[in-house]
Amino acid sequence: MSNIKVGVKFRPIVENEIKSRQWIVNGNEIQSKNSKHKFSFSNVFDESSTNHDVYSLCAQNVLKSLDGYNGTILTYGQTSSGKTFTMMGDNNTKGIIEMAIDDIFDTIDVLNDKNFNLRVGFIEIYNEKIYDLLDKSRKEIKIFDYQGQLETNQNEFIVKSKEEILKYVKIGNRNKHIAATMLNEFSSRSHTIFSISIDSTNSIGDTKSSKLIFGDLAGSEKPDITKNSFNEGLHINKSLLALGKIIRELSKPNANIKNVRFRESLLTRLLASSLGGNSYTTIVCTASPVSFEETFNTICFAQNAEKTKCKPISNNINDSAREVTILKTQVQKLQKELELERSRIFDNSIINFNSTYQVTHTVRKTESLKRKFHVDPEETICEHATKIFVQTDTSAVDENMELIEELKNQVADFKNENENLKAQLSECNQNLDNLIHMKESLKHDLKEESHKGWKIKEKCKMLRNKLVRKKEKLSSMKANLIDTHDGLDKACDESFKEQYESDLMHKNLIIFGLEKELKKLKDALKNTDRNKQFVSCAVNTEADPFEVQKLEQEIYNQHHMIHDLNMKNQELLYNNQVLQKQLEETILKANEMMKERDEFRRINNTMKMNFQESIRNTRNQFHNLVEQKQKQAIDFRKQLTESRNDELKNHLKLQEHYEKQFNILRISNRKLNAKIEALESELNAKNESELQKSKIADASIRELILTRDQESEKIKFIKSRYERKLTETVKYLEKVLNQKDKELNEIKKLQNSKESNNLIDKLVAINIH
Ligand SMILES: Nc1ncnc2c1ncn2[C@@H]1O[C@H](COP(=O)(O)OP(=O)(O)OP(=O)(O)O)[C@@H](O)[C@H]1O
Repeated sequence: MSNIKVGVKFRPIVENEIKSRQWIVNGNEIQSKNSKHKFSFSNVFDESSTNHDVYSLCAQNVLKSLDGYNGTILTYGQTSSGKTFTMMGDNNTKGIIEMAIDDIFDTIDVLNDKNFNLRVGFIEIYNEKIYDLLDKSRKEIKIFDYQGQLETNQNEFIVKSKEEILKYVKIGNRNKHIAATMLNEFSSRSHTIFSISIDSTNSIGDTKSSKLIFGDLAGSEKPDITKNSFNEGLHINKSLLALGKIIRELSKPNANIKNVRFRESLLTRLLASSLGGNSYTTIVCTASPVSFEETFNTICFAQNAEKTKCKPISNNINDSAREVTILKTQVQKLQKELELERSRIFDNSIINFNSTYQVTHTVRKTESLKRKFHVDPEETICEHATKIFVQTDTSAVDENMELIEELKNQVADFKNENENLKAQLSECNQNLDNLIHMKESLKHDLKEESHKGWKIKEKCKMLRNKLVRKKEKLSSMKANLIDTHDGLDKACDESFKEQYESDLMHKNLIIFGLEKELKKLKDALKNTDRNKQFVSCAVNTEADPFEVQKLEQEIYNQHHMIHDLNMKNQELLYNNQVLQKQLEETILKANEMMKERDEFRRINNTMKMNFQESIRNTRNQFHNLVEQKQKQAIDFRKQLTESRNDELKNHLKLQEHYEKQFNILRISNRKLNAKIEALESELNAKNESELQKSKIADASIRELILTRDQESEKIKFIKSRYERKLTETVKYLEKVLNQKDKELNEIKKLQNSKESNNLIDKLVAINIH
């Protein structure tokens, strides 16, 4: 476990800000102007400190990354406090990134027994969307979980040099979203993350991979400061708030990483492993000495960050790629060994050849010496010595020549064998490269397919959401329809009932009135019958005529009344019939209305059924679509697994084949080594004997040279003696000649005489003789 390293860095104060200073730095202590607030940190950098100070004290430790650890360096602070300056530097000052790159390449130079593979990427989080800063099209990129790891489809470029990395940093910076704010004209309004992925492989094929992240976060001030881009400010603030929240959570003594909600913002999602996971992390909190509140917030953030713990673990790659790398390095090693052996054999033969050459050269030299002193009277001694030497050396040369021939043949054999092995090895290498390439492309395909799968998933999700929305809409429509229907039913029922009931009541009232009157009439009729009886009774009882007249009048009245009543009754009956008819009509109308209502209900029901049918159809269609997609996904997965299995099988087969070949190679190499060793020992023995011989030859040469020198001295001496004798003789002869000339002159004088002539002849004859 290691704590996040935190450095608090204050930007330099400008002249017109001196009076508004709010914070004072004293060693590793920061205090407010009124001394009310005091904070201390392990690393505080005052206004005079440089980027190099920050890097060496706070950030350099992150470069453990080269050994398979992840590393993160973040700059956090308000706008204009110097985050970008610290991370990127400017034209005259190096930033953390450049210093880290220098260190990375220095380390690579030192660890020259390892192979390094570097890739760089540069992304920007702007308004909760990720953009690739190294992509010309500036497309939005996605993040997704791939085998439990967070992956993005961002571009990563392989780099070989410092300059190349800096070129990509420059390109990314140029593409950044920059908006003018009140605080800093070119203030960056987005979070940018520059990453360097490093894979290192040692001589035995162990591969360690690590990732370095350099995050330059956007200004941490409150959003209302940048009124012009409130939405932007909200997004920035949201991610920084989430970051602050996570840091607060993680700084608690019993913090449980599982409970921390990294998914709250894209920034925290991307930094999850840097903040609570497998990474060495440094946060440089930049602050302004003149801003009280923002600096106070930055310091609080720094305090929490300092308490946060990470657990860096070295990343080893131990999949088949590693095996391939191991095999590849083994091949390289074998190749190197063979190369070495070959050069050793070659060197030995050259040494041998050189010693032979020396002997031959000495012979030649001696012969030339011999030729030089050929006319010398003393040559015999020299000739003799040379002869001995030449005899010994000619046999050595012959022997050497044989040896050279033998060695030459052996070297040629080795060369052929080496060429074959080399060809086999290069074939193996090529196959391995192909395998790696295949694996890479497979990995790439897999990544793409999983991305596609993710896209399909997203589409399914979208479709499902759409369906849910449609369903909701339908159910609300259904509810509305039922409500309307019920309302209509109710309204229809109520109005009809009311009308019907009022009609019925009215008609009932009329019928009741008519019935009442009918009863009255019937009673009256009954009374009339009783009167009739009474009259007949009275007639029978011989009644008073006046009374009879009265009665008759009354009867007449009664009859009249009955007639009226009958008339009325008929009228009422007629009315009743009319009403009955009206009632029937109303009932008919009501029936018709009921029929209409039923028809309406029926239509409504059919509509409802149709609607339900269409929903069912849509649902079925959707289900079919989902099933189809699922089937496709299953098929696709099956195909993928099959192809993966096939690839794996092929891979295993190839691996087996290569292993076999490797074994054969290893055995032949071992044999070769044994052969080489035997030859080496033979050669060494031969070399030693050659050396002895050459030593002897050297000694005899030296002796010969000595003798030669002595002889040449002697010769010189003899030569000078002879020369001296010769001059003396010449002088003597000259003298004699002079004398003879004188005698000749005298003789010439005597030429005329015969005697003298005879004398001359005699003298000449003597002289010739
Ligand atoms: N230590 C320093 N020495 C010299 N100049 C500095 C220093 N710190 C910051 N500056 C200057 O202050 C200005 C603002 O700095 P910078 O752009 O790095 O701020 P920032 O915090 O990244 O702002 P933003 O959040 O808006 O991107 C720049 O002109 C930079 O050169």
